[in-house]
Amino acid sequence: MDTMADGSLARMRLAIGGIDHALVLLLGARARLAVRAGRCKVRAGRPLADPEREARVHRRVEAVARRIGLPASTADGLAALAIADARRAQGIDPDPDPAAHAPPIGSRHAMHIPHLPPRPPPRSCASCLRPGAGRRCCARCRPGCSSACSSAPWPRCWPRRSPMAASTSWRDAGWAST
Ligand SMILES: O=C(O)C(=O)C[C@]1(C(=O)O)C=C[C@@H](O)C=C1
Repeated sequence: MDTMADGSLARMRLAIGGIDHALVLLLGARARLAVRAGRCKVRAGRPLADPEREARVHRRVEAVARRIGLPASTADGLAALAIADARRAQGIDPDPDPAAHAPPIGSRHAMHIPHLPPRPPPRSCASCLRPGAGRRCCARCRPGCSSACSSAPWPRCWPRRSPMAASTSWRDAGWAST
């Protein structure tokens, strides 16, 4: 038995495991961005499914794969999975036939995002609550707080609705509250 080779194999497997972990985290981050992109499209009155953009995503990852000597089909397959996830996260059919499934322009469809918890209320921040004022803080009161106001901090701060800060499940899901 070659113990040196065994040691190397173990190290390689550790590194491979790290890459697998990173891939999953990256795919999760991508899906979260896609949810936000979906909300932007709804606000902009655009259809959720964007086949041209999907084609560009495919072309770009294929080009990167070719540059590093990876089969383009591998990158293509990964992009297809990621896009299907994004479409699912946006509440549209993962089937990439856009003509069949694109919701009408202006549809509120994207606001129903099946596998994510609902958007939390803005976070409270004890240190910038005016004593007795019963208000939520905003980004201008304190960096890192929810940005609910755009001009003068106090008058525009949100009225406090509940003593609870952002929902734990949302935080656990790794979402920012803005
Ligand atoms: O770019 C967008 O508009 C997205 O929603 C992201 C994305 C993607 O996963 O790349 C997902 C669905 C669209 O059909 C196009 C692209």
